[in-house]
Amino acid sequence: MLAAKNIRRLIDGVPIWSGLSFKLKPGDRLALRGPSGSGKTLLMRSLVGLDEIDGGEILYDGRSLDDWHLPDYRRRVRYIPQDASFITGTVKDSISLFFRFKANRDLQLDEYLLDSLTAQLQLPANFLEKTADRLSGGEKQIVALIRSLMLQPEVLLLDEPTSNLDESMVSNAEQLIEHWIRQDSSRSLIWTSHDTRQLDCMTNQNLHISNYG
Ligand SMILES: Nc1ncnc2c1ncn2[C@@H]1O[C@H](COP(=O)(O)OP(=O)(O)OP(=O)(O)O)[C@@H](O)[C@H]1O
Repeated sequence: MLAAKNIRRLIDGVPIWSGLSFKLKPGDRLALRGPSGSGKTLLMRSLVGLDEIDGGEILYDGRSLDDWHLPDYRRRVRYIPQDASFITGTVKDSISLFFRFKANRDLQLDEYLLDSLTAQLQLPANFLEKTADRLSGGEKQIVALIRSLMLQPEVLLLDEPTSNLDESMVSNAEQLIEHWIRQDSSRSLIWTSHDTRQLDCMTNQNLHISNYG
């Protein structure tokens, strides 16, 4: 279980959110809602230790984030940013790279899973051979999603994951995430989007951070 206890973040001395607490239990799908600039991305980044908090505590499986080895933690709790970056080389190189990180050495790149994910997304046959640092915004979002799902995470933190995708790819990506969460009852997610239809369909509880400033 991922939990935030009374967390606070200051920007230029002013709280953007404070007194913020929630628990994400297995199976939960939490919509993170709030207007532009309310600190949704900041919160997601804080939940994986990419941004500091100025008070309170973040816990996963009962252990404070400070006590986790961050690469181990980030394999379990995967943050998918709006604009992921990639190494030079092919899309497959960018995906394979994750399996060479020390924290992921006990995982093997599962070619069957990779084929299954690309098929579910209805990607063209040569997609994995594309040059990763020349991908469009939408293609980057797709690769970021595939790369995270390949690590078989326990929690997904999705930051406007389909904002650059066309309508049919939005639907494919939503179905893929739906499939991922239904496969294992211990999985959970936090999703933020300006697409209220998507949040209504894909989540079952709400966290309004605009209330916490
Ligand atoms: N590391 C940082 N240091 C200082 N200010 C920051 C930092 N990161 C974000 N901010 C500021 O915090 C505010 C919230 O940004 P954030 O990106 O979290 O908003 P958001 O709710 O995700 O917005 P949107 O819906 O437009 O994506 C913004 O005003 C931003 O400029």
